[in-house]
Amino acid sequence: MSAFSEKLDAAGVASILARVAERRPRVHCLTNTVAQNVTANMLLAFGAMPSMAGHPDEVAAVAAGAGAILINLGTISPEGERAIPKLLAVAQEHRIPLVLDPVFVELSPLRLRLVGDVLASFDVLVRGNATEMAVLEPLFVPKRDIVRVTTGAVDRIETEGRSLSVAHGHAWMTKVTGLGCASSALVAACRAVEPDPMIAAAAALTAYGIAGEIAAERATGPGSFAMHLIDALAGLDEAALAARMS
Ligand SMILES: Nc1ncnc2c1ncn2[C@@H]1O[C@H](COP(=O)(O)OP(=O)(O)O)[C@@H](O)[C@H]1O
Ligand SMILES: Cc1ncsc1CCOP(=O)(O)O
Ligand SMILES: [Mg+2]
Repeated sequence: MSAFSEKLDAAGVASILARVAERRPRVHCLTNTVAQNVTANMLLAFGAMPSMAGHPDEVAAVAAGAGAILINLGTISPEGERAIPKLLAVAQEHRIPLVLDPVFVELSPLRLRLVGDVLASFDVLVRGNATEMAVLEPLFVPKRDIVRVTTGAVDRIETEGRSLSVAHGHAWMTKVTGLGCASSALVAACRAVEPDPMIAAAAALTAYGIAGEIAAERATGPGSFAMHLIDALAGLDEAALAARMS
């Protein structure tokens, strides 16, 4: 069956950003040591609240009140491996949506096993780059209803019978470490306030990509780009979205 291709307009993106700003959802992030800081700052710029606890004996308590949970495998440790089933249980019990970022799953059988564990869980969306998502393709075959988000120059958001694409961003987004990880956290923030995971992912990546375009106009290289990206995300409004989405 061919996928029905949908489109989100500036008003649709702005309404989800307004919900994030109003509700300030907390996104609990079990994420890697490289991307923790930029992820937390990007969530704050977006109007969401980061929490980053990872101790297996407290992670369930901390995540229980979150609006969404992010599991990122980038620097998975034995402690993080023990924390994952606790997060899956708390997500199931409290019906908290999950976002999985399968960083470098192509490099490690441990990561592939952990992805399998997370995919068996309730309401999970997967966001990865093209290499990671290609490796996971066989795992998705029996689970076509999972929302799969493949980022790159054009982001593709897919599930059984539906698809969306987002063609915003700048190549400097690949020259600052952690910006893919941060995109997964922004998807989680939108998912916390938007029940349709496809629309949530499209809104987050449209806003992030347009912030990237604005930042690139202000920056002189990847270092200043990272700083301007946080500022541009924090200053995004419907007029700026509309100007670049037409
Ligand atoms: N060539 C590109 N042009 C514009 N935006 C890009 C490009 N490559 C990646 N992006 C954007 O950068 C962000 C991170 O994506 P990606 O680089 O695929 O993730 P990762 O860092 O996990 O490999 C996404 O928001 C994506 O849209
Ligand atoms: C370099 C690196 N090594 C382990 S996690 C990580 C960060 C990956 O971040 P991103 O996927 O956002 O580029
Ligand atoms: Mg990544």
